Amino acid sequence: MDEAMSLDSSLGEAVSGRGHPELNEEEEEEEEDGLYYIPERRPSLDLGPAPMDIDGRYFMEQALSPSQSYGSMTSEGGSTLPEDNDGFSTSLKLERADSFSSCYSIDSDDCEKKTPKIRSEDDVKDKTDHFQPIIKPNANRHPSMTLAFTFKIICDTLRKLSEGELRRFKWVLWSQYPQSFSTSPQSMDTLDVVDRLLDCYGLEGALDITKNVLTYMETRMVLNYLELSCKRYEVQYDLREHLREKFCQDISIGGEKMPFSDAYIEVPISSKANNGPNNEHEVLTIKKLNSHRNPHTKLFTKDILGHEDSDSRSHSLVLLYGVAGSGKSMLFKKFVIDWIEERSHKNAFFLFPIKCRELKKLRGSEFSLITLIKTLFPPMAKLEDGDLKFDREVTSLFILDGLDEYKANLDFVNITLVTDPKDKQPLDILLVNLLRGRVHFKSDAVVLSRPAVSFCNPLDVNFQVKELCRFGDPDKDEYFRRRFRDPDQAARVIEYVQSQKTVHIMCHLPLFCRVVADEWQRAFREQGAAAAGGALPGGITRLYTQLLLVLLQQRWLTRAPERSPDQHAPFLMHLGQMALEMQERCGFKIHQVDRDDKEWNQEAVVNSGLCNKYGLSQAGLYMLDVLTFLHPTIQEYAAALYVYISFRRDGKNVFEKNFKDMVLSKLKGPKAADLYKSAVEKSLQHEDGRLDIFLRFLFGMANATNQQLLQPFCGSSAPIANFAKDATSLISKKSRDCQHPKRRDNLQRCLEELGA
Ligand SMILES: Nc1ncnc2c1ncn2[C@@H]1O[C@H](COP(=O)(O)OP(=O)(O)OP(=O)(O)O)[C@@H](O)[C@H]1O
Repeated sequence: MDEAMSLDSSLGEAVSGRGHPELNEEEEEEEEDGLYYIPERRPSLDLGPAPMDIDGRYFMEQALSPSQSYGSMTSEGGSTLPEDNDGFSTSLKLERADSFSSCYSIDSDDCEKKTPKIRSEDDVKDKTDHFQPIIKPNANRHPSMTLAFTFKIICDTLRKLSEGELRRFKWVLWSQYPQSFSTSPQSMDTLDVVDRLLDCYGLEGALDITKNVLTYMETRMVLNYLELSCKRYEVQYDLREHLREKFCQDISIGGEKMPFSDAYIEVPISSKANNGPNNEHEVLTIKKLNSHRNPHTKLFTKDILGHEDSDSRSHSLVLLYGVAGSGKSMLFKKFVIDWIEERSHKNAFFLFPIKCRELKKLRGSEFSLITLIKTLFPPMAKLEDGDLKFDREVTSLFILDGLDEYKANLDFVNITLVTDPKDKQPLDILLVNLLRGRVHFKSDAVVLSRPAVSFCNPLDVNFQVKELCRFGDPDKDEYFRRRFRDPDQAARVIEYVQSQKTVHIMCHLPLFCRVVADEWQRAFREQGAAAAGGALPGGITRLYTQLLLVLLQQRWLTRAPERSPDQHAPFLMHLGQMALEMQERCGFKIHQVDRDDKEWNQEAVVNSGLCNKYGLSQAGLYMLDVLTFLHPTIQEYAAALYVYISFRRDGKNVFEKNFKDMVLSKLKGPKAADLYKSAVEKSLQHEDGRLDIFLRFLFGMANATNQQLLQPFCGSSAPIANFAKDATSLISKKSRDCQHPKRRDNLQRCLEELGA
C-alpha cells in the first residue's frame, strides 16, 4: 500500500459520513483498504493538537486576523490580490464567521466514523509526530516573518503545486487537521486554505504544517522552494536593515544634522541625455547647445527603469549622467532609501547599491558575482552559493554611483562572456558582464556618472541614457527654506539670490546652492543680524571661488589623489588660458576634435568637474563629442583666474602682447593698476559685454577675503595691496569715457566685487 495512504489511514480520516468526492478512484480504493468502520463516536480533536492547547507545548501567536493584513499584498508585493491556480481570483473575507472558534465546532454530529486500524502506539506516535506543527517561541522568530509574509510565501508555494498535487495537499490537510476545517478544504481556494491555517496555527505553525505536508507528499522541489524562499526573505530583511544602517542616518549639512528626507528635494530626471549645459546668462544671449529636436520628458526616481509594474524579462541598463554637483549621490541615496522603505522598485528582491569609489579599491583581485556580493553586502553571506542562483524568482537591482570614479576602460565590445555567478574573473570583466546582464538571470542596473563615461550601445539589453535635470526656480527657494530653519534667515537668503541674477542662474546646480547657503550661514554666525545688510562679503566671486575649492578638494581627495594640491595651479592656468581665448571670441564649445587630449579631458570633466561633455548631433547623422564649461560663468571665472594667477605668480600682464610694453613693465615691476587698466580697456572693446562678468570676477579676486582663498594657487607672492583707491579712480575715469550704459553699469559692479 502506498505509504501515504497507510499513514493517512493510521491517523484516521475521522469523518466517516464525509466522503471525499474530490479524491480520485485510486485514492478512494487505497483509502478503503486501510480503513474499517468503527461505529463509535470520537471527538474530532483527538487527531492532533488543538491550536488553543494550553499545555505549554505550543506557543501560539495570537495572530492578527490575516484578513486585516493582506489588503496590500500580492504575490509580487503589489497592490492587487493574486489569482488562484484555478484561474479565478479570490477575494479575502474581511469578516469571517468561521475563524478560530470554527476549528472546534465540527464533527459534533458524526455518528459513524471512518477511523484507521489501530496499529502499535509507537507507530501512531511516529506518524502523528510527522504532522505536529513545531511552534517555536516568538522570541526566536526572525523579524522578516510577518503575517503578510507568511501568507504570501505559503500561497506562492501552493501555486507551485500542480492541480492534482494541490488537491492531494488539501486532502492530507483535511485528514490530519480536520479540526481546522468546518468543511472539506477541497472546496476552498488557496487563499482561504492558507488563511485558515494561519488563523488556527499561527505563523510558524502554518509554515511547519505546510512543510510537513509537502515532505509527506514528497514534493521535494516545492518544499525546497518554500525553504529557500524563507531563507531569501530573511536575507532580504537583513540586507534592508544593513542598508538602513548605512543610508538612513541623518545627514550633516553645514555642520547640522538633518533627516535626509528633510534635506532632499526631488529633482526630475530627463528622459534623454545630451541636453547640453544651462546657457542662461546675465549679460549674453547664448544659443542653446543641445542636440535634441524632440522635447524630453521629466521622470522621477521611481521611473528611472521604466514603468514600475512592467515585467520585462530583458535586462535593463540605465546610464544616468549628471555634471559635478548635480545631485547624483543624493539621488543614489534617495533611491536606496525608497527601496528600503518599499516606496519604489518593489519588484527588485535585492538591491545592491555600490559606490564605485569603494569598488575601485577591489580592483586587481578576481571575484565571482557571488563573492563580490558577499564581500560588499555581509548579510548576503547567509545564503549558500547554491541559494544565490538568482533565478527567475529573484530580481536584483544594482545601482552604481560614480562610475567615472572607477577609472577603467570598460570594454563593452570585446567582452569576455561570464554567465556563471561562481566564475571568478578580474573585476573589470565581471563588471561589464554584470552591467550587460550576462552573469545574472534577472537583474537591472542603474549607473550614475559624471558625463565622461560612454558605453557603446549594448544591443542585447534594454539600454537607456538619461540625465539628471537641474534645480528649477521653485527648487532653489525650497532648498534655502529647508536649509535655514529660521524663516527670516531663509527669506533673506532667497531675497539675496533673487537679486543677483548670476547667482540665481547658477543655483540651478544644487552644489552651488549648498555653497551659497554655507556662505550665508557663516555670515549669519559671524555677523548676526548685521548680515541683514543684503550682500555677502566677497561678492559673487567668493561664491565661485568656494565652488572651485569644493570641486578641487574632491579632485584631490577622491578622484586624483596622485595629484597634490600644488598641481592644481598648472591645471587651472591651462584651463583658464583656453577659457580666456574662448571668451574673447565669445565661443562656448570645445570640439573634441580640437582637443583630442584624453588626459586633459579626464582632468577637465572627471577629475575637476569644471567641464561637461555631451554629444552634439551632426545633422542627425552622428554624434560629435563636445566639451563646455559647467556654465558660461565658470568659463569667465576660469579666464579671470588665469589672468589673476599669471599676475600674482609670474608678475605677468597677459593682455600685454606688445614686446616693447612687456619689456617696459618688466623694468617698472608688475603693477596691479596696469593689469586692471588693460583688462577694463579690453572689456570695453566688446560692446556686447562678453567680458563683463569676467571683469567682475577679476576685480573680485583682488578683494582681501578672496585673495586669501586663492593664495594656495599663487605661490609665495604677496597679495595685491592698497588697490582700492587706484581701482576707484580707474573705474571713475573709464565710466566717464564709456558711452554704453550697460558697460558703465558693469564697471560699478566691479567696484562692488572689489569691496571698494
Ligand atoms: N536633490 C537634492 N536635494 C537637496 N540637496 C541636494 C540635492 N542634490 C544635491 N544637493 C546638494 O548638492 C550637494 C552635491 O550633491 P551630490 O554630491 O549628490 O552631487 P554629485 O552629482 O554626486 O557630484 P559629484 O559628481 O561631484 O559626485 C549635496 O551635498 C547637497 O548639499
